Amino acid sequence: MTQPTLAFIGAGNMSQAIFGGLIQQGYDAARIWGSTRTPEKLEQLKARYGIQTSTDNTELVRQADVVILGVKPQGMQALLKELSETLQQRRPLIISVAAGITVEALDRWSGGGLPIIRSMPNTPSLVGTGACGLFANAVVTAEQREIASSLFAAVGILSWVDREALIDAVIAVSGSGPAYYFMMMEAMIAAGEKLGLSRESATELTLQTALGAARMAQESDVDAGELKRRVMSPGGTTEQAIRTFEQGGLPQLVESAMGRCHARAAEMAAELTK
Ligand SMILES: NC(=O)C1=CN([C@@H]2O[C@H](COP(=O)(O)OP(=O)(O)OC[C@H]3O[C@@H](n4cnc5c(N)ncnc54)[C@H](OP(=O)(O)O)[C@@H]3O)[C@@H](O)[C@H]2O)C=CC1
Ligand SMILES: O=C(O)[C@@H]1CCC=N1
Repeated sequence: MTQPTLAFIGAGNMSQAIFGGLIQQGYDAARIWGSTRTPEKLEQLKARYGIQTSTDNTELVRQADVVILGVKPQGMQALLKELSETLQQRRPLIISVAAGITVEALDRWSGGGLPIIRSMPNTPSLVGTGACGLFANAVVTAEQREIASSLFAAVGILSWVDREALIDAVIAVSGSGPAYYFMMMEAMIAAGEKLGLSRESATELTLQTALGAARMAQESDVDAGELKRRVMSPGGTTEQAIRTFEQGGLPQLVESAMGRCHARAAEMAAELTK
């Protein structure tokens, strides 16, 4: 199958993570278009990835089989107002990555009746280990689902949800999730330094441990709780650390942090999709 031509409108962090990951996996950069409003950013993208670029969003839509909407949620309505006429003429598959922007709003702002997929990817897509949730409207064909699946499968794992509300749960787990782990890494590196390790050594040990724990949990036939228990020798060192996390309320804190993340997605929908 020939690779579809992709237009990333709003080629920022999330878009770059997806097309950077696709190019790493062998996707033809000549079939990838990116836009921003800032010409200098496009020069950098062209030099770094070899993609086609333009500040003219309608030009991108005219080239594209698949249009990926990668702007901030607050900019989506104005963008679709600018593009609705061209989108209605060309009728490409539309994939939004925006948090808090419903399929109903995307449909309304783009003039109605177009195939729209709401996705929630994450930035590790850049290194082929993304995790993405997807929800399609009724206009999307089985073939278009396949196209979206193969794009996101090239940069990680994906999961279709059958209720749009579950995309907000995906945001709380994996869309925003990389930031939680990065924060844990920051804290462990800083604590390792305080215990006498060099920054370089604390960083190397922390990152390898994160990678090792994730890979082991993925490959293991027991759950994360059991793997945790297997590190904890009775009366040993890990037990002291885990007890300290529990006394500090870490599980409850994670639940309320993810609850706030989830609630914010709904608040954004109420604020931005009236
Ligand atoms: N970052 C993440 O981890 C994740 C983000 N998302 C979603 O991805 C979207 C983008 O976030 P992120 O990549 O972090 O943000 P960025 O600010 O990095 O990227 C947005 C890009 O859009 C460009 N842009 C803004 N308006 C327009 C326009 N009208 N036409 C063309 N380009 C435009 C901006 O450049 P310029 O200002 O030069 O135009 C910028 O490069 C959001 O909706 C977010 O919810 C989803 C999952 C994870
Ligand atoms: O913070 C945000 O709103 C976006 C959505 C998921 C990750 N980043």
